[in-house]
Amino acid sequence: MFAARSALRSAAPLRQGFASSRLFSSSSIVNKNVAVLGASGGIGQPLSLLLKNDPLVTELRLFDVRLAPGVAADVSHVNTPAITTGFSPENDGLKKALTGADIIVIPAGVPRKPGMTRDDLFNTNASIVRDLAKTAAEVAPKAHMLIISNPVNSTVPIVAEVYKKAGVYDAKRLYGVTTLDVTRASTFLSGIAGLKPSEVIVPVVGGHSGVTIVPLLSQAGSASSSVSAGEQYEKLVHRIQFGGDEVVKAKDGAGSATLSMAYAAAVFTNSLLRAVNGESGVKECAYVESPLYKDQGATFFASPVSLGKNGVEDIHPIGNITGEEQKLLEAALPELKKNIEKGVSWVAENP
Ligand SMILES: NC(=O)c1ccc[n+]([C@@H]2O[C@H](COP(=O)([O-])OP(=O)(O)OC[C@H]3O[C@@H](n4cnc5c(N)ncnc54)[C@H](O)[C@@H]3O)[C@@H](O)[C@H]2O)c1
Ligand SMILES: O=C(O)C[C@H](O)C(=O)O
Repeated sequence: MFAARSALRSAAPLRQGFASSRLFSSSSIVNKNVAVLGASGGIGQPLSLLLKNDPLVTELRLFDVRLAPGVAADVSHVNTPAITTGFSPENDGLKKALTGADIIVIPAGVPRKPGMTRDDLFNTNASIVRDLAKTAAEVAPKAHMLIISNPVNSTVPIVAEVYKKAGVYDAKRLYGVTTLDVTRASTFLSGIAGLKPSEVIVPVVGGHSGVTIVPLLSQAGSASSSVSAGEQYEKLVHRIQFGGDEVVKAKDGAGSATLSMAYAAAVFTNSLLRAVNGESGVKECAYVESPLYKDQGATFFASPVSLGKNGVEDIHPIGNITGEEQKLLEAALPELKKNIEKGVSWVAENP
């Protein structure tokens, strides 16, 4: 078991600083407290297990409206250092779970069923995320907030508005987790290119739903030449953009991606922990408040960002892109703008 764990940790990324393909890497360990809200769900349970296995997590707080103490009791028997505790809503459980948190990961909310878009989840998940964010703003305003709950394009702006209203907003510490798009792009393209997935890193920019997901296949190093245009290129782009639908369909009414999402969130959390602990050169794609396409109304935008001790240190421009990618970007921006405005205006009407 120990050999397997250290092998996982030592898998090196192909391109310097871009870490989306490795679990787990540790630098010097500083105490870090991670809270998972929605910990008993399809994502929450495997994510909690993966975080318990991350050597950089020293304390793990698991909160859910149901079953969290049971999940925590189970996970706590894994013989890794993270002290694991479960919290229910009773007796101020949410506040207790969040007090002292350095990182808060939120997969709370309902998943899609076949035929639904992520936006169809808005009515249920907007208020779940708003309420969790209100308590986080009160008791753990400096924690890094990682939002998984869909529709991410709208839930992240909702959290930003809640934090602004509470007077504690720090754009550098709020992230929509889009790592699953990067993970899928790597898996699908490496399969076509005949390369190891760990050798194929594809930046995915824009947002996290359908046409707002823009894979920059031209920036995937040597794998790029495997699919540059034509039918195969279009099919691959479509598969990356609608990978979530593929899982929703295959699960046939029982939910959406959970295991791959838990993996992706654990990778992103580990990258952030390493950066917060002082490691330099940590880079991930994430959906953050961004100047890149602000003039077109996309005040939030996913792109490669450098992470540091205080969160987002640098938001990188998307660089040179092809004509096809430019068209994808042009299709993404108006939809993204609409999704962001929906979140912002909803929270103004439903504070
Ligand atoms: N960002 C991404 O790439 C990505 C990928 C997959 C899924 N998702 C989204 O993640 C969310 C969760 O998916 P899932 O499959 O784990 O769903 P799930 O229904 O299996 O689990 C959700 C959990 O949230 C809990 N919950 C509900 N309200 C809560 C509240 N107020 N406080 C705390 N916990 C609460 C539920 O009790 C449940 O345990 C969905 O919105 C889904 O669309 C996002
Ligand atoms: O597709 C979904 O609804 C879940 C998630 O956003 C995904 O990309 O798998």
